[in-house]
Amino acid sequence: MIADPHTKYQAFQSIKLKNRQWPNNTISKPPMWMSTDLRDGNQALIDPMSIPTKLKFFKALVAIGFKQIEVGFPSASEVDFNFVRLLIEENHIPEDVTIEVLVQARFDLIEKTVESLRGAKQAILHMYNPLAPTFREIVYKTDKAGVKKIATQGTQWVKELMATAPEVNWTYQYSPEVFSSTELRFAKEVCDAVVEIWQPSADNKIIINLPATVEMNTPNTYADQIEWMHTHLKQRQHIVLSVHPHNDRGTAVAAAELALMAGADRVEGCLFGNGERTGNVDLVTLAMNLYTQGIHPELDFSNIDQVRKLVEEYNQLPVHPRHPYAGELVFTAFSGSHQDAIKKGLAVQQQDSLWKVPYLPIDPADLGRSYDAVVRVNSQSGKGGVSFLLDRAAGLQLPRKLQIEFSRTVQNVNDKTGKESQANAIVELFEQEYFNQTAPIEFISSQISTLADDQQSIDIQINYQGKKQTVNGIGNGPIDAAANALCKVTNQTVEVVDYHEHSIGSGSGVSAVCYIELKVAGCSASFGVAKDSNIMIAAVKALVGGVNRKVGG
Ligand SMILES: CC(=O)SCCNC(=O)CCNC(=O)[C@H](O)C(C)(C)COP(=O)(O)OP(=O)(O)OC[C@H]1O[C@@H](n2cnc3c(N)ncnc32)[C@H](O)[C@@H]1OP(=O)(O)O
Ligand SMILES: CC(C)C(=O)C(=O)O
Repeated sequence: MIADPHTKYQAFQSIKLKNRQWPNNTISKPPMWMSTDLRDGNQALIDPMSIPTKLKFFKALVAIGFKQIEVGFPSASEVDFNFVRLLIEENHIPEDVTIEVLVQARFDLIEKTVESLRGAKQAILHMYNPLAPTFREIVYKTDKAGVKKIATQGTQWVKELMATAPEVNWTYQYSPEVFSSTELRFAKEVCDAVVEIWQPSADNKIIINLPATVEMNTPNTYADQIEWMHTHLKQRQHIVLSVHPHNDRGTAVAAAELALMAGADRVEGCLFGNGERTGNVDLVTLAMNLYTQGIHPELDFSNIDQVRKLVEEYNQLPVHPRHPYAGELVFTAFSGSHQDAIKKGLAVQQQDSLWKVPYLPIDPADLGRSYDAVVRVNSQSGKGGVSFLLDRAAGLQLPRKLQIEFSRTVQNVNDKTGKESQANAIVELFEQEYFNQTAPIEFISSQISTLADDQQSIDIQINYQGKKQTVNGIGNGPIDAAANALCKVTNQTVEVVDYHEHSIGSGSGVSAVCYIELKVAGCSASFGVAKDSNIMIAAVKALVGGVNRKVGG
């Protein structure tokens, strides 16, 4: 990097917009969507797609709900030409879907493009030419009049050549390429001239597409450019105003959203933001951003993982794990405070009511994602995450103090390994720590009876110090009685501090889980946990397990 970047790079001039309206506007409906995955996306791939791949991608786009799909550049390659022919001749285009193709403003290329579309029911022919100063000076070595002439002459050719295929219901789209760095008044002058030649009507609107071919400035500037065109273009009522943001500065989504607030009707982009350089605007993010504002985008991403996998296969490019809405990790919390809030949020979230789960801007289920990945546990995690996973993986609903106690055990493991603990490993650790506590006292069976004074008497059969024996205890209730019996075995005081239970499973497989917090010999309290089909036996086993954890090796 150089010390004085201003000697090499010039800041973009802001737009002097009088009476700027867009900051006060909100987006209240979805735009017309146009997927250019098969054209702009395809032209940016290491290996462009084959015809079979293009066909599969086309069908996936139709299934998502796209009504306008740019399918290629038929004058550029045989693959694209043949693909357009295949779509038409094999009847792959649904009645309500319009295919679009791109062409430069060159007679022979337009001729070939019209040729490719013969027999289509409807089609959008999209012609572009660059207008920006650098292109005039460096690429075309001409002036404003020169590039304007390319646009108007090209439009004239399009009109004449389209007339040779009257069976097609034609729409014309014109893009002043590199609009983002073209002088606004000049962009308007050329677009007005194109519109004048085309003569659109209310029934046959022209699409004027204003691309940020290279994203040059902050999204508010693009919005200013769009609002200026929206309010100054002639015959605006006969124009579908379209935007085509690229993502060079990483703000294409914001640019598209502000452009819609500024008057655009239509957005061109690609799934997951594929496209030239840093990509086209990501239509998935745009659509789901609308959805989270309560507006259905009219695109269906209810199985986002499947869409992601298909697009990764077709493009041969991975989608980043943190990609909005679709990335593998975007609904996953590792950190303790996030897990705690998510767990509490999910616990109180009612079906069919407003979504209020902290840290999750959208219900993963709406995208076909499960809650299983929402919480993952590593050394950054806390009790909320650990208990969330134990509940989801094993149905164990730990009382708060046990959550704190057990999360320390998990934390110790994670600190040592430096790795994530999977849910099944956490369940195993829990079982080892609480369910497998059979030494030094091994529980065999127990019987309870009620004495004349309403006291409870319990006989517990155990294996202790290599001998089977029965110990008896009496108390106010069965747990108190069992604690007293265990005092006799260990010669230590066993005091029950707290007791929780819940059922687990259903039908004939139902069992009870008991969590008993106890103090042995006045030491600090800790837990015993056990599971059994008989709730009393579960309680006695929990007590025995808890004592073993204190007096065992
Ligand atoms: C921003 C975008 O994404 S625009 C779309 C870009 N996509 C593509 O280019 C993919 C498909 N393109 C191609 O395969 C080729 O460019 C083709 C087949 C269309 C044309 O190939 P070629 O005839 O070899 O021309 P090439 O691509 O080098 O284009 C450069 C020539 O076309 C002219 N040209 C470029 N764009 C345009 C345009 N939109 N309108 C008119 N002329 C144009 C240039 O001025 C240059 O002319 P010159 O040779 O007289 O100097
Ligand atoms: C052809 C145009 C719309 C384009 O792809 C661009 O400018 O990025």
